[in-house]
Amino acid sequence: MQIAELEYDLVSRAAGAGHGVAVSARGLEKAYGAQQVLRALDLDIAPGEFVAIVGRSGCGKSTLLRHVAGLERADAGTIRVDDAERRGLGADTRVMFQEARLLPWKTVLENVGLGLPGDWRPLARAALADVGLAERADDWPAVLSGGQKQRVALARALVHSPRLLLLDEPLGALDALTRIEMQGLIERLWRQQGFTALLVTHDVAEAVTLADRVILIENGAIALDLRIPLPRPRERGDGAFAELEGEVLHRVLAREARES
Ligand SMILES: Nc1ncnc2c1ncn2[C@@H]1O[C@H](COP(=O)(O)OP(=O)(O)OP(=O)(O)O)[C@@H](O)[C@H]1O
Repeated sequence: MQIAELEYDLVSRAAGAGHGVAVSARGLEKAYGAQQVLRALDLDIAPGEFVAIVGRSGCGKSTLLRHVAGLERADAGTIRVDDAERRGLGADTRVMFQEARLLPWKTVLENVGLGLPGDWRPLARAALADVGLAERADDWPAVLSGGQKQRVALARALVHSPRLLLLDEPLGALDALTRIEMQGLIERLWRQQGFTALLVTHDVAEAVTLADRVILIENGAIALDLRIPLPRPRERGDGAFAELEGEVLHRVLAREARES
């Protein structure tokens, strides 16, 4: 590891240390009608860890995320967050979706401050500054680009200092360059704030860029759990990066080839 990378690592880890929750799923089962989506799924996430979930369309990624969020109840099995059983969306948890879901009749600042008690403006301004949009506080959401709207959605999630951030394909609708910028922003804020992150994505390169572990779901269970031991920030052109990306892709595509 280079000295600059090491410093980056130490400084950001120290700043956010001890904030994220541990997540533990045991024997999760979920069916929609006759379709069994999650099958005896077990998953452990360490405090402050960044885990990415990949898998073919319809394999159950978002379903798993909604269960971890507490937005849906499993047919069987449990989810524990810092050892407490999850029942409903916890105050320590925020979710970010593919659409920013901003309220069009409220300004950018008001959107970020939604639900904050008391003197919320300074907090909301600080969160907007963290995502690089301090000067857009008084704008309406309608005049922002897609990437800017997602920045606002990120500020709205992080203003609550969540201990668990769930990201359901949040960059899926963005162009490639904006997407890479947003990945850098999410990584920086995760490292500063130390929350636990669970990201659902179709983009294997995005998963390898951001995650400590990449998890592949097949047949409603975890088919691959791959640690990404690369220093951060990660270089996409790097040989070790390409090798890990290839390993995940190979596994996803092998399955698709068997089924087509
Ligand atoms: N509320 C629901 N009612 C009925 N079926 C559902 C519901 N939610 C999900 N499903 C089904 O469960 C399966 C898994 O859906 P899920 O959204 O978790 O997949 P995914 O892996 O996130 O897919 P994608 O990558 O396409 O977003 C799909 O076949 C979907 O149609």
